[in-house]
Amino acid sequence: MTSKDSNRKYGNSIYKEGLEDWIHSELVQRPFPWLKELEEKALQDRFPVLSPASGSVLAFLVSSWKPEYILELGTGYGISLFWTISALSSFAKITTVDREPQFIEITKSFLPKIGSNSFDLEFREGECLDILQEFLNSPVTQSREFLFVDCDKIRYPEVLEKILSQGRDRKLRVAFDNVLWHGRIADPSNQAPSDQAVRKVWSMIQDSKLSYTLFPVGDGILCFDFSQ
Ligand SMILES: C[S@@+](CC[C@H](N)C(=O)[O-])C[C@H]1O[C@@H](n2cnc3c(N)ncnc32)[C@H](O)[C@@H]1O
Repeated sequence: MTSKDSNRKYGNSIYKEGLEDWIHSELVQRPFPWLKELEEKALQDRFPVLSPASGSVLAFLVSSWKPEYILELGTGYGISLFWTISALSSFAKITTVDREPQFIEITKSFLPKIGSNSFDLEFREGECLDILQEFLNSPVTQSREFLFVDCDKIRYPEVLEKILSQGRDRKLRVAFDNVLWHGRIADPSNQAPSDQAVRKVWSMIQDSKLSYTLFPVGDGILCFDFSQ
């Protein structure tokens, strides 16, 4: 669908040239002023991180769920982690996973700026699917848990499959970033493995009959809950 078509269908689109940058610079309130410095570094390094508007949605999803345990798949530069931490109102344990130690080090270098100890943070260097499996094998309790998925898109169907088949007994909120995949999934001629993987996530979630919410912010956040 072209943007002209979508304008006709939905009226004024929010996706106007330059509007998202303006929202990020003028409207989104960063929880820590130094977050802009880290965003700038990611931009210079051409490293993909959570957009500021998506960060504020992620923070809302965390604060409204009040998790006691958080697992993040894809630490990257720590932008999503810092938004998550900013949303904690009580003590939580957090595990964040990345297979690349140099990204974990970048994130760790910004951590002292937070100056709070209302969380217990563990960095795990490893494969997301393995650490997700460890989490899903852990005993089911009454604790509220939150899972943020921002790893390789080609892993998304396997990640979702595990969550749907093994996570349903938990009090778990799940959020996946990049579910619009830069709009690529709307064009059937895009058939890269990552395009196919993100489309598969959509068909799996729709087949599951779970109720879900798409936040069409940044590159798209998909959220659903299991709450026993
Ligand atoms: C999009 S970046 C994450 C950005 C991060 N959430 C942020 O806002 O700064 C994806 C990260 O996931 C890591 N990653 C991708 N696939 C992975 C996998 N299968 N296991 C572990 N880490 C993975 C990459 O090394 C990269 O740092």
